[in-house]
This record gives sequence, structure tokens and C-alpha cells, in this order.
Amino acid sequence: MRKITVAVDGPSGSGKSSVSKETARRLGAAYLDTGAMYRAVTWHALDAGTDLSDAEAVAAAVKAADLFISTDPDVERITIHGTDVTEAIREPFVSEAVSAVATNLAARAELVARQRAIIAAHERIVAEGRDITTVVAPDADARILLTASEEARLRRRGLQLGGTQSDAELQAQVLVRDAKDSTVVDFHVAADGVATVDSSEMDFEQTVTAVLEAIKAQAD
Ligand SMILES: Nc1ncnc2c1ncn2[C@@H]1O[C@H](COP(=O)(O)OP(=O)(O)O)[C@@H](O)[C@H]1O
Ligand SMILES: Nc1ccn([C@H]2C[C@H](O)[C@@H](COP(=O)(O)OP(=O)(O)O)O2)c(=O)n1
Repeated sequence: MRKITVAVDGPSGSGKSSVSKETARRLGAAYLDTGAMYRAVTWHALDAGTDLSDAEAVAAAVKAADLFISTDPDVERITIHGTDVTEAIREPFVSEAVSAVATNLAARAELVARQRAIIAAHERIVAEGRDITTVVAPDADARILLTASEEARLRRRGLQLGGTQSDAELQAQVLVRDAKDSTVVDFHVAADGVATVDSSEMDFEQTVTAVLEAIKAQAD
């Protein structure tokens, strides 16, 4: 099988994780959820009582993090210092705190280096996040920005969390977080050479098909 690296970026709730994972399965490729890495180090910092407003303490915690993430699209598993946090990192309290790590430039540099090493270790991989097309893997064979309207993204995240969140809570976890994260990386506008797939009016299957077509157009 031919070597291929696919980079996917986009805002919260655009469908990056679910669509990239299914795309990886169809390509027989590995899958890397870089957001899960930011979430895991945030979970650990909170658990350890690290002051998230202390940039040096956050950076030190990220550098020391013993982090494992599965790259099998059929096995969702992430551990930090031996603790399985696969479920815990999806909790709203992590979503609301994660930008403190994502906007810390030293923490980003550490995670970017680890993400590049994971990508380099795989012949075929789909990696998704906020800065994969621009910083982590700008030389990827195919680069895609997956977008969706604010309304679609809020609705999807609300459904995903089982209708447990109020409108204000969803806004904090999706829109406020994106606004904070956008101060360090631009994931709303496609960089040169990056194809945009707008999933607002598409269902899941149509989005996967559109992403596979965009990959074919770039990588062939
Ligand atoms: N094109 C789509 N149409 C409808 N629902 C979608 C679509 N893409 C993703 N979803 C659903 O929206 C939710 C959020 O998607 P997710 O992949 O977690 O987004 P992200 O990783 O960008 O935050 C999931 O429940 C997913 O199944
Ligand atoms: N490559 C990445 C991936 C995620 N992040 C940050 C930004 C997000 O707030 C968090 C969590 O990302 P995640 O992809 O899990 O978030 P969503 O599922 O899109 O809501 O990590 C980042 O800064 N750079």
C-alpha cells in the first residue's frame, strides 16, 4: 500500500474526529486525534492541582507527561501516567479548561513534536486537529479544512452530549473555546493548498465521501 499522510483541521463540532476516524478506516490508515492529547494533559493538570493560569507550570507538566494514545481507528484509548482517561477527557470540565493548555506556546511546541513523531512512525495516517495542515504536517499528501456553520456545530455537540447541556454551556464549550484557541492558530480559513469541505448541509456519510474525494484529488 502506498504511503499517505492526511491532515484535517477545523473548529469544534465540525466533525473532524468522527469523519477522520471513518476516513482512516476506509483508507486502511492509522488515526491520530491530536485534540485528545491536549485534553489528556489538561485532565492531568487539573487532577494534579496544577494552576492552569501559571504558564510555566503548565509547560512543565506537558513536557513531563507520560502520554500514550492509540492510533488504531477501532481502538479509542488514551492514557496519561498510566491512568486511562479515554472517557474522562470528553467531560465538559475538560472542554472548558483545555484552552489554557492549547494557548500555551511551550506546551504546543512539546505536543507538536510528539505528534510529528507519531505521524512519522506510520506509513498511512489521518491526523486531525487545529494546526495539522499548517504546523504539524504542512507537507501532508492531502490537507483538508472541515467546516460547518455555528448552528450545525452547536446542534451536533448538543446531540453528542445527550442533550445534557444548556445553550449557554454548549456555547462555552464550542464557541468560546474556539475563540480562545483561535488566538494561537487559525483554523477558520484554509491555508494555501488546503481544500475546504463545508459539512453544514451534509450528513455524516456525505461528509466522509467529500473528504475521500478531496484526498483523491490532492494525493493522486
Ligand atoms: N456531517 C455530519 N452530519 C451530521 N452529524 C455529524 C456530521 N459530522 C459529524 N457529526 C456528528 O457531530 C458530532 C461532533 O462530531 P465530532 O467528530 O466529535 O467533531 P469535532 O471532532 O470536530 O469536534 C458527532 O456526534 C458526530 O457524529
Ligand atoms: N492540533 C490541535 C488539536 C486540538 N487543540 C486544542 C483546541 C481544543 O480546544 C482542544 C480539544 O480539541 P478537540 O479536537 O478534542 O476538540 P473538539 O472535539 O473539536 O471540540 O485542543 C489544538 O490547539 N491543536
